[in-house]
Amino acid sequence: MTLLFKTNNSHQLLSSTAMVMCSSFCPKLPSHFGARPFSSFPSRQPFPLCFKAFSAQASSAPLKGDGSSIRVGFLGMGIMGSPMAQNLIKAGCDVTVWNRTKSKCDPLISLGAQYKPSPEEVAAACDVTFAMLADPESALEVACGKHGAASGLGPGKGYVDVSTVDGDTSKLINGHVKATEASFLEAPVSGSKKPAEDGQLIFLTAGDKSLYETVAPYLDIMGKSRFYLGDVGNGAAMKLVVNMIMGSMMATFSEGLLLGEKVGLDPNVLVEVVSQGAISAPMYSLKGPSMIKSAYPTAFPLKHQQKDLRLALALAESVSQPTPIAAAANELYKVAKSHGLSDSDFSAVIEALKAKLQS
Ligand SMILES: NC(=O)C1=CN([C@@H]2O[C@H](COP(=O)(O)OP(=O)(O)OC[C@H]3O[C@@H](n4cnc5c(N)ncnc54)[C@H](OP(=O)(O)O)[C@@H]3O)[C@@H](O)[C@H]2O)C=CC1
Ligand SMILES: O=CCCC(=O)O
Repeated sequence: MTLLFKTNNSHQLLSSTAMVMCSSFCPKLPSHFGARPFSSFPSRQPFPLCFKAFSAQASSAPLKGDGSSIRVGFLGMGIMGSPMAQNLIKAGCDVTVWNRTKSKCDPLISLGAQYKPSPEEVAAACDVTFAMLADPESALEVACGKHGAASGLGPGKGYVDVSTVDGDTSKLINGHVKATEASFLEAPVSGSKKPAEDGQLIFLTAGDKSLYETVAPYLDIMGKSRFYLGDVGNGAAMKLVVNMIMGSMMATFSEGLLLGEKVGLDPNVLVEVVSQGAISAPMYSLKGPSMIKSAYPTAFPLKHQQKDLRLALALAESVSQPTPIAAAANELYKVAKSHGLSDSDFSAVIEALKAKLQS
């Protein structure tokens, strides 16, 4: 059997012998991937980056028990949704897309996606529908509003919300989805634009376990690992805690860069020193050099980082957990937003410190 292999967005053919060899050291590879009905894929534990395998015969897309294609919907073609949907299409999945601004669907349609003019019609046409929306308001509107996805859902279908929202919003969407007798999974992602392009996201899922198992092959196309965290709300909480840490890290990194510069240190050397020590983080090495040049090409919009801090602070408030560092960081992102930096990368938060110093 010939198999299609994917490493960092490139698809390569591999013989069955090589497949067997690889699967012996890589638990991500089920032994007869292309030959199994979609519903029978096993639940697998999160596993670090390794090869991904897709059946060439089925263009790598999982099939239903009756051998027909699973129809996958994708709502929201922003920075994240677009490359995620693109990876599904490239893996041979039968994908139908929708976005509020229709023109953002055009590149996906060129790649072979179908288009429907509303979330309702996408959900009605598909077996499982993913949604990657900006914030709680848009996630709720697209799922539960007029002509929202819930209107097109029904028994046997699934809705997977991969947006970053708070637990209450996720539970509200869960309720609307369940009222249609469809299944629901929240699955926010860790990882930004490049990991989305490379299929290297980390999924933080919670909700219907059977839907988790059903969509696992798709999560594995778009990501490098997946966590199942139990009840709806736990995925959202995990994501908000992680992004609260990240937002605070970026804020304090910004302070360090500016303080270093003020006392005459070379910021490039500072970034190098940080990268070699215990506080090394990919984020610093990735963003530091462009921050030094006051360049903030958007991967993770600053407005979304501030939204996540706001939601994380509300989560902390709900359990009376003090989070003074995150609260201070949040103020900095709000200052950055007031300086017109909402759509810049979140690393532009450093500008808020410059603006503060100047005023
Ligand atoms: N960028 C990143 O690095 C990461 C982002 N996230 C999270 O993923 C989600 C999406 O992020 P990202 O792709 O960067 O964001 P973008 O701002 O690039 O995209 C947002 C998407 O939401 C849609 N949208 C916004 N408001 C509405 C509305 N009222 N009704 C319908 N659709 C709406 C936009 O449609 P339109 O095109 O019409 O504006 C667009 O498709 C966010 O929750 C973010 O926090 C998670 C991990 C990483
Ligand atoms: O929500 C955005 C997360 C960005 C990242 O994990 O790099």
